[in-house]
Amino acid sequence: MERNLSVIVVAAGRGSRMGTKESKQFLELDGQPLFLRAIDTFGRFGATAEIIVVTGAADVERCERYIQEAECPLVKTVVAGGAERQHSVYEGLKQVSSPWVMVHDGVRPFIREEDIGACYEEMQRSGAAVLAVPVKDTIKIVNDTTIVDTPDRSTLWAIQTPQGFRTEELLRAHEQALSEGVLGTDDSMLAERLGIAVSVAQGDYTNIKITTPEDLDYAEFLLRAVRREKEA
Ligand SMILES: Nc1ccn([C@@H]2O[C@H](COP(=O)(O)OP(=O)(O)OP(=O)(O)O)[C@@H](O)[C@H]2O)c(=O)n1
Ligand SMILES: C[C@](O)(CO)[C@H](O)COP(=O)(O)O
Repeated sequence: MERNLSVIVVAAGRGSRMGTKESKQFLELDGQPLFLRAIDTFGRFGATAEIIVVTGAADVERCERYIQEAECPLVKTVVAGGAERQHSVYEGLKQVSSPWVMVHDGVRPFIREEDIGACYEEMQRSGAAVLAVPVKDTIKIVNDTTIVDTPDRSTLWAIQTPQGFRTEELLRAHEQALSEGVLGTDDSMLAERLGIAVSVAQGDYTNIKITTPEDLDYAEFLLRAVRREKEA
């Protein structure tokens, strides 16, 4: 496999919904800050040429220390992020030197190599792809407390990361959004508004984003399940 992929791992958030004093990306999972787990998995993926880590300005040095201790040879640099996720991704994008780029949340520690592979293949086939899973619940559009619509579930997917693009296209999408004052909750949104077709690649429900305190208990449960699978 050609090493033509740069990976941006964003870990510069404050974790306000988690509510812990320590930013959630630095909370320990399996004896390590949880952002390192995704870095390790991307480091094993065959197309990864370099990994760019984005963290808070005050955390750059300790992040570098963690990475050095864990020996992650593909990490090219650790840079300071911005106020919103989108700004952090843009800071990472400035460091990218490969033709393809994937953006991944540092707080999605259960990303599997096979799912990175599925996203990568779909990205190479179609030009841009995000990992996603079909929604299992019925989703309602609610205004205040009143239900106003029930979208057809067969068209609904819960979007995860990684999200992969041609580097030049994602850069263009970010620069355009920045110049127009548009803030997106993911990178795909910025590409979609430029008319770039983005495909979904089906991932796994275990690729959770650690967002609120109960996700930590679920993460411990998933960790035990992963260990059991490895031992079997
Ligand atoms: N300014 C920001 C905000 C978010 N992120 C990263 O984007 C990912 C997804 O964001 P989210 O879960 O929303 O993290 P936080 O912004 O930390 O959480 P919250 O919204 O609860 O404050 C995380 O890996 C987070 O570190 C980032 O790099 N820079
Ligand atoms: C990018 C993302 O993880 C896809 O689900 C999500 O949109 C991030 O959103 P958040 O508001 O930063 O949690």
